[in-house]
This record gives sequence, structure tokens and C-alpha cells, in this order.
Amino acid sequence: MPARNILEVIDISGYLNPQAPGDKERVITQVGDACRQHSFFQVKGHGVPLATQRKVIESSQKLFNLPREDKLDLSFLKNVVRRGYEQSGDSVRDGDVLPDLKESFFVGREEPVIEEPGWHGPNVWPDSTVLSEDEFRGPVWEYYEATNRLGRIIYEILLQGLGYESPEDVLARFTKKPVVTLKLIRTPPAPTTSQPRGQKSGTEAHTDFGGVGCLLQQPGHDGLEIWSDEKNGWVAVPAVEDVFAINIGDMIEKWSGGEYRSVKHRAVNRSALDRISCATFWLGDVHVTNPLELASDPDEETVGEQLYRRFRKQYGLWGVMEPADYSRACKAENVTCVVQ
Ligand SMILES: O=C(O)CCC(=O)C(=O)O
Ligand SMILES: [Fe+2]
Repeated sequence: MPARNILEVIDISGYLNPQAPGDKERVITQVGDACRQHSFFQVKGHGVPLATQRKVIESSQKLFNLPREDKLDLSFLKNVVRRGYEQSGDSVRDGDVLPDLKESFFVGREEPVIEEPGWHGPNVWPDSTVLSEDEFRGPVWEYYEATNRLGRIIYEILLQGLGYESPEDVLARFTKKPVVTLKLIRTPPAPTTSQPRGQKSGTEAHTDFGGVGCLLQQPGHDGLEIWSDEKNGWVAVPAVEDVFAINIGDMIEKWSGGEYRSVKHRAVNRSALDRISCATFWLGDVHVTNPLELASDPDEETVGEQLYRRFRKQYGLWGVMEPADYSRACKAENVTCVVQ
């Protein structure tokens, strides 16, 4: 396997629109090698239109620039399907004393009613008098759909790299209604005064919960750093327009028997300006256990259970609800909840 640069940008257009025999296979090999060596790679030629990327960054800025009260009206902690606004300070990473500084906004698959508390239901959108459809909901949804497609394609490529010749058949086992979450993030500049223990900025060091993460950094606003065992240090990933950073989460590490590992990363904004990033996490169906034959899981943990385990820890400070509590919360808030 040729040694690959951790910051290599792989052009996946040969997979999406092959022009010559071997184009698809070349991409599959490049991605597979990058995953085995670094569990991280970047892509161009991905099919997400540039205009869609630019608009989602502008829309995110508009949302985060709203008055704090307007944002807190949309709080994800009040929402039974965990959509909406996460204020700075809500999330704490393993081993850290103080919480992340970043603020976020969560969007997921749009369902008309709460089908499954904690997972599937309507999104939370700012009222159109606060941010019009054109200013926020439209561009954000367009981006959600485009990166939903990209995440699925990356999964397809990863599965082929693991030796599955018919990725569609494998995907059919765990993606009937996959959880796909978009997180819009604003990371403030790192504080200039000396830091209390554990708090640097933005998003502290962590691995992602689940499957494939597709991250767009606001061009020119670096921040993402990947841990490299080889270098025994952090590697800064430059924020280049039209390039997505892709990383593997804990669930794929488990499912692939460690062949693809979950990479530790963090976001530190070393500039004087705010930084926007947009992360789409492509997971799987809530109730499936490992659909691959590469590793057995004696606990038979489902996708949903894995996510809850991590989510509870990360937001434990604020008492995140257990699944059963969601239906009670639905009743209390008088919202439709089809799961009791
Ligand atoms: O903001 C970033 O660049 C990284 C965010 C991230 O790693 C996450 O939200 O899981
Ligand atoms: Fe992450």
C-alpha cells in the first residue's frame, strides 16, 4: 500500500462519473488506503454544488447572529427529536473540565410528525418573521440533501474498500431510514487569556459517534485538527473552498473490526474572526446492529444505543432524556408523538 499524505485531497469524480475503465476502482483503492492509514481523507469532485456550500455558510451566519433569546427559543434540549439550537457550553467532551465553546444548530430527516422520539420527526426552523425561508430553511435544506447524498456515496466507497462488491445490498441492510444529522457550527476565536485546564476553544478533542462525517469548513477559516499517530501530534486541515474533510466514526471502527479506525480530532479557531463549519453525520437505521460480517459484537448494540451512550455522556451535564422519557415529554409539551 503506497504511503499516503494525511492531507491528500482525493478526487472522487472518477467514482461518480467514470470516464474510463478503472476510474471507479482507483477511487475505491485511494479511499480504502487513506482510511487504513489515517482514518481521514479529503475529497473534491464530490458533486455538492459550490453555490449550495456558499449559501449554507451565509445562512449559518445569519442564524448565529440572531439575538440569544431567539436562538434559545429553538433550543435542542427542549426538542424531543433533538433538533435546533445548542448554545455555547452545552457539550462537554471526555476528560475535559469545561465545555466546548462552539454553538451549533441540528437539522435531520424531515418527518411531518414525531415518529420516533429522539430520532425521527419534524425539524425546528426559525419563524419566517425572524429568518425568511430564503435566508435559512431553503439553503440549509438544499445543503442537507446534497450532503446526505454525499454521505451515502462515501459509505458505498468505504464498503467496497472493505471488500463488499455489492455495496447497495449491504446498505439495504441498515439504511431503510438512516439517521443523518447536519450540525451547523460557529466557533468563536480562541480566548487570548491563559486557559483554564481543559478548555482551548471550539470543539475539544473527540472521536465522532458513528458512521461517516462530511465536514465543510468556511473557506480560509482553518480550525479542524486531526490527531496523527505517525506524527504523534495534531495536523491542521486547511479550510479550502469546495473540499470536504471526511472522517470515520466509532461505529464504523467497531463494525469493520478496527480495519477503519475512528480518528481523534478537534476544532481550534486560532484567528480573530468567528468560524463556520457544517458537519453532516451519516449513520444508519436506529434499530440495526452490526450489518457487516467483519466483526462480531457480543453486546449486539444498535445504532441508536451507541448514539445514546455517547450523547448522554457529552450532554450529561444538562440531564439529557432517556428514550422512554421522550414520549412523556411529548405529552407534556402537547406535541404529536406516534410512538408511546
Ligand atoms: O468544527 C469542526 O471543524 C469540527 C466539528 C466536529 O468535529 C464535530 O462537530 O464533531
Ligand atoms: Fe467531530
